[in-house]
Amino acid sequence: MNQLEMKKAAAQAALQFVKPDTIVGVGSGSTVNCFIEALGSLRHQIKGAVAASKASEQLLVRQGIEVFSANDVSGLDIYVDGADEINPQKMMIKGGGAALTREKIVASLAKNFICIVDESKLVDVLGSTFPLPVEVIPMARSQVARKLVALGGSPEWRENVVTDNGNIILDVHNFKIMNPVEMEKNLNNIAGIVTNGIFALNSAATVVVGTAEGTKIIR
Ligand SMILES: O=C(CO)[C@H](O)[C@H](O)COP(=O)(O)O
Repeated sequence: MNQLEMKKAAAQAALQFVKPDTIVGVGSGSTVNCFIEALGSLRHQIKGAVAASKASEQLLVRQGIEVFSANDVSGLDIYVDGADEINPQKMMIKGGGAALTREKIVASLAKNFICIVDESKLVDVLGSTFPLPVEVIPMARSQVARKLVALGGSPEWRENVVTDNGNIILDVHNFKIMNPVEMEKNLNNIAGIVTNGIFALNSAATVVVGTAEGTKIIR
């Protein structure tokens, strides 16, 4: 199985967590694109979806799934999204697609975060393979970058990328994230940072992993 097949298998297996007559929280990225395609087969059984990016919203509409605003719902049963890295405690780094802030907002509406990944995303320590994305207000770019350097990181401006919220992304290299909960809180206290890509305060409830040997579910 190649990586895309593993993503597709994880996305397909995640359908088992979708309950009838509910609104499903949907993240973004290539694995989620596979999930949205699979979710199309349940379009008549669900009420609709809340999307974490404009790109996902368009794909949901194309599948004939009604899209609700996060402002229109008071809670969601599940939120399904991919990750750039996930550790054994089901904490994640996200934001490779620059949608981290809206992903955190929609995820926080849901009772359960169902994370769908291929096996390449499993790590022991967050920050091992993937730089940490941080969404920053444009006018604060330089001062936030200096603060990230002072914390031991090497921030790199993701040029030509503007988030759905009109902000920029700094990808922070060389952070070994030994205490994800503390780091998530501390980074969010820096003026100018909108969100950082550590999802530790609200970690995943279930991980669906596409592997070469088949799909595994970690609860
Ligand atoms: O956080 C994300 C987007 O902001 C994605 O979930 C993450 O980048 C994983 O992407 P993919 O499924 O394409 O590997």
